[in-house]
Formats: sequence, C-alpha cells, structure tokens
Amino acid sequence: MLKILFDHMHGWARVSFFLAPIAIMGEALLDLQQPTLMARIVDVGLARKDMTYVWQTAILMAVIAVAAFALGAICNAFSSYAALKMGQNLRSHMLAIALADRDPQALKPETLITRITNDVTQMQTMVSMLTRGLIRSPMLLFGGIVMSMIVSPRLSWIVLIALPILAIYIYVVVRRSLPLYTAMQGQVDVMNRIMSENLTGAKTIKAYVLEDHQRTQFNTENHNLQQISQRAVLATVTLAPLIMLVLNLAVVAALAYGGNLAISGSMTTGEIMAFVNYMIQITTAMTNTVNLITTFSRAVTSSARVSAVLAEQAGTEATGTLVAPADSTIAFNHVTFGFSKSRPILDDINLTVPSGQWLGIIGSTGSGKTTLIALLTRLYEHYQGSITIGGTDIQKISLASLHKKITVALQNSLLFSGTVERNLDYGAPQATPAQLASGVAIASATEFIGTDYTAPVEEAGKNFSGGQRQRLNLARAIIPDPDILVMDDATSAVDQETNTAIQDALIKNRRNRSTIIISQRVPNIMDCDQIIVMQNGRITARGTHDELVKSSPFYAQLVQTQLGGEYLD
Ligand SMILES: Nc1ncnc2c1ncn2[C@@H]1O[C@H](COP(=O)(O)OP(=O)(O)OP(=O)(O)O)[C@@H](O)[C@H]1O
Repeated sequence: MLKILFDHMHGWARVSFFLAPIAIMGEALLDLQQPTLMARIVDVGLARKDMTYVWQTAILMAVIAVAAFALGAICNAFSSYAALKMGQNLRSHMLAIALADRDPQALKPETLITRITNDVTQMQTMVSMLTRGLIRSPMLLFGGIVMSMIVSPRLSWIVLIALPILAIYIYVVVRRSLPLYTAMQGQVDVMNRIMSENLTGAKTIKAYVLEDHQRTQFNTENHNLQQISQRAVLATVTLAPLIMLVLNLAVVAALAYGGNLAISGSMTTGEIMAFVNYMIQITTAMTNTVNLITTFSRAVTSSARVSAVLAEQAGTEATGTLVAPADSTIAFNHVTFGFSKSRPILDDINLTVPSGQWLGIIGSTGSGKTTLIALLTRLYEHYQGSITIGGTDIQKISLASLHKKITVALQNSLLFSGTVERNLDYGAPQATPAQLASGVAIASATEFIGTDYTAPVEEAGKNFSGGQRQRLNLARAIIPDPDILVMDDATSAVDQETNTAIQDALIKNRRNRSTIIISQRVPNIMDCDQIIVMQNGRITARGTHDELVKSSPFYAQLVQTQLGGEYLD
C-alpha cells in the first residue's frame, strides 16, 4: 500500500507527506505541556497567591496553545495537500489504465467506478489520518501515560488498571469488525453492478415487464448490504461509550483517592487536575487510535482493490514503436486465438488482403468475425501466428500509428454526450469542415443532422435512433480518411435503401482504401474482391461472390434465402 501512495506522490506532495508528521509531533509535544503548567498555576501561583507567576504561566500556556494551533494547521495543510495530490494522480493513473486496457472484459465498469472513487477516497482519508494521527495519537497516548506517572506517581495504578482493560476490548472489537467492513465494500460493488444494469437496461426491463423481478433482486442485495453494515456498526457500537465509561471511572477514582491524599497533605490539587487532564488526553488518543486502525484497515482493503487495477497495467503496456508502413496489405499467418486455452475462437487463420482491396466477411454468429478484427486492431495480443500490415508485424507498430491507419465502425459504437461535431471529429480533431461534410455525406447522415454540427448528442446518443447512431459512427470512422476501413455490421440497423446509398458512396470514394466489411447481408459484400466464409473460428470458404455460390453450400444458401434463386445462376 505504501508503494502505491509513494508512487502517486511527487514533488511537493511527497515533501508535504513527510513535513506533516514533523509539524504534528511539535503540536503533540506542546499539548503535553499544558496540564503540567495548569498544575503549576494551581499549586504554585494560587497556593502562594503569586499573581505574577499565575500571569506568566498563563501567558506561556496561551503562547503554547497558539503555537500548537499553528503547527496543527500547518500539518493539516500539508497532509491535505499530499492526500489530494495522491488521489488526483491515482485516479488519473487508474483511468489511463482502464482506457488503455485492450481487453474490455478485464476491468468491469461498475467495480472500476467504485475503485476510482470510493477506494481512492478511503486511501486519501488514510493519508490525511496517517500523517496526522500516526504520530500524534501514540505520542499523546504514551506521552500522557509517562507524564501522568511523573506528575502523580501515586495515582499511576489507575492508569495501569484502566488501560489494559481498554486495550483488550479495543483489540477484540477491531478484530470482529474489520472483516465486516471488508465485506461491506464488496457488497457496495454488487449494488453498483445492479444499479448500473437497472439504469442502462431500463428499456429492456420495461419491455419484458421485469420491474418487479429487478426490484426484488435490488431489494435483496440492498437488504444484504444493510445487514452487513448493521453487523459492522453493532460490533463497534459499544467502543466509544466504553472508552468514556472507563475514563469517567478513572476520573472518579482519581478524585476519590487523590482527594484523600490531598486532604492528608501527600498530594496537591494541581497534581490531581493534571492527572485528570492527562487521562482525558490518553482516552482521546485511544479513540483516535481506534479510528486510525479502522481507517487504516479499510484503506488496506481499498488498496488491494486499487492495486488489482494497477496490475492490469502489465497487460496494457503497448509494445511497438514503428510507424505503420504506407503499404496496406494485411496478412494473417496461421493465427490461432482463444479466450481460454481449451476453446479456440479463431483456428489457424491464413488470409491476405492486398493493399486497396475489399474483403467481405460473412458467417454464422459467434464464428469469430469480430474477434478477427479485434486481433487486427491489437485489442487482444496473446495469439499464435502473426499478423502483418505492409509486411510489418502489427505488434511492432505503435498503437497510435496503427489506429491512424485503421478505423473501425462497429455495430454498437458509443456516441459521447456533447455535440455532433465532437463525435464526428473524435478520431481526427484537425478535420476541416469539408472533410466532416464529406464523411457525413458518405455515411448518408446529412438528411438527419443537416449541416449544423452543433446539435446536441445526449448520453450514449440516446436522442438518435439505432440506424442514425450507426450512420454517425460510420461518418466518424470515415472522416480521418484511414488507409484501412473496417465496418463490422456497421449498417445492420440501417434501412435497405440507405444501406445501398452508403455502399454506392463508399465505392465512389474508395480511392485506394482497403475496406473490410463484416455483414450478414449478402448485397453488402457481394462486390468485394474477396469474400471469406467463417464457421466455428475457421475460414471454410473463400473467393469472389461468383466462386462462392458454386463452392460454398453455406454461402449459396444465404444467397438463395436473401436474394432468390436467380443469383445462383
Ligand atoms: N471477451 C470475451 N470473452 C470470452 N469469450 C468471448 C469474448 N468475446 C467473444 N467471445 C466468444 O468468442 C466467440 C466469437 O465471438 P465474435 O464476436 O468474434 O463472433 P462473431 O462472428 O462476430 O459473431 P456475431 O456475428 O454474432 O457478431 C463467441 O463464441 C463469443 O462467445
């Protein structure tokens, strides 16, 4: 955990982290002087009726109080700065890892959100408390014990009885409550997942009239959270009152026994007052230590969850520094890939798409078409065989250069909230108005967005229909003018007429661009230079449309179903 903290504190934040405890040490030392000075006012000043001594000591106490205040404030400022900077850096780092993660399944959004917000906040609280409390509380605790014994050695048995009782009780409570707090954090993750499913899937839930089912599921988990929280709270509910009870009993014992000693003349009033004050300091320090232990343990759980995210970095550090070659020939050489070792999703794929050619991919659902593109864009890298572009292994090409060369329009690409323009120039911030207009026209999006690109886009583009969203996505992929354009079922929700218009516009503007079209619609791919048929992770047939209708029963069947018998002749 400390490594995570240090790694995310730089410059002044790190200096502040070390200066804060020094300041608080000064504050604690000064605080420890006050009860002794108070005793002197009573025992020396008041007893001798020496008002000069009383005033001098009182002024000294006031100066010490102001100095302690200043040191406390300095410590707070330093520790807050260190905590805020650490949190800021850690959050940015985690988000960068999440964005760079090329396996979107690895980091689940709902747990990621709790980790970036809640868990980092826990760690920030711990940095503040660590710098303040880790030094101050033990100093006040042990300093208070030592000082109380020096000031009133005859009352020290009260401390020696009270403190072990408290220490044992605190140990038992903390041991019982810590696992419950850890379980609470896990349950918050579950709640976040259900909340996010309910909110994002609201339409589906309504369509299937599943409101009651979802409500029951939510209420069950909500009840579980309440139960765990209740058990955690119950485990600690007696702690603070017990500390107060022991303190009060100790004070009563000090007054009773100390009073006796005072009457017999073997102890002074000031010594009793100082002892009582030290007892208050000791119990306050104990309460703070308990809070520190709870915060610390929560932060330990949080840091384990945060470090699981940071560990993803090992898998996300992109290799490759080369610039993508000008030649766009794509080659898959004996590529085999699976999410688990037992089940290959792509099995010995061999494929060449010469520069500037069009490739059509058709096949059964789940046959690995999208995965093929995921490999080409380096979303997953643990495959056997090699993939090259222009003869260069794609793993040697920098991600930035690769993604400039290839753009992908997916079936369900996300639109970001903002304006149409912000979405269109996402991959090409320098695009000119003419380039934007050209991309929009090719994607047949002009009819519904017109030429005013300042129109608003709501969260996830929900103020557009499915087909309109796809056309905006397609425009976004075309605007950077990539050498290789991939369309993965990118027009599946678009009506037939618009689909044909898009096909025609793509052909008209093809220049020398390689294009890969994944589609279940034969008309979308039938004019491609090469078509591959995929089934169960393998390429089972390849050729032109005319060749495939003869050689592939699967393809011929699709043509028969979608276009009718005359296309088979
Ligand atoms: N992240 C993942 N983890 C585990 N399995 C996955 C993952 N992504 C895809 N798969 C599995 O890989 C197989 C191929 O999926 P892929 O999306 O490539 O198929 P597809 O041919 O594009 O299908 P469709 O036409 O339905 O879009 C499927 O069986 C799918 O269940």
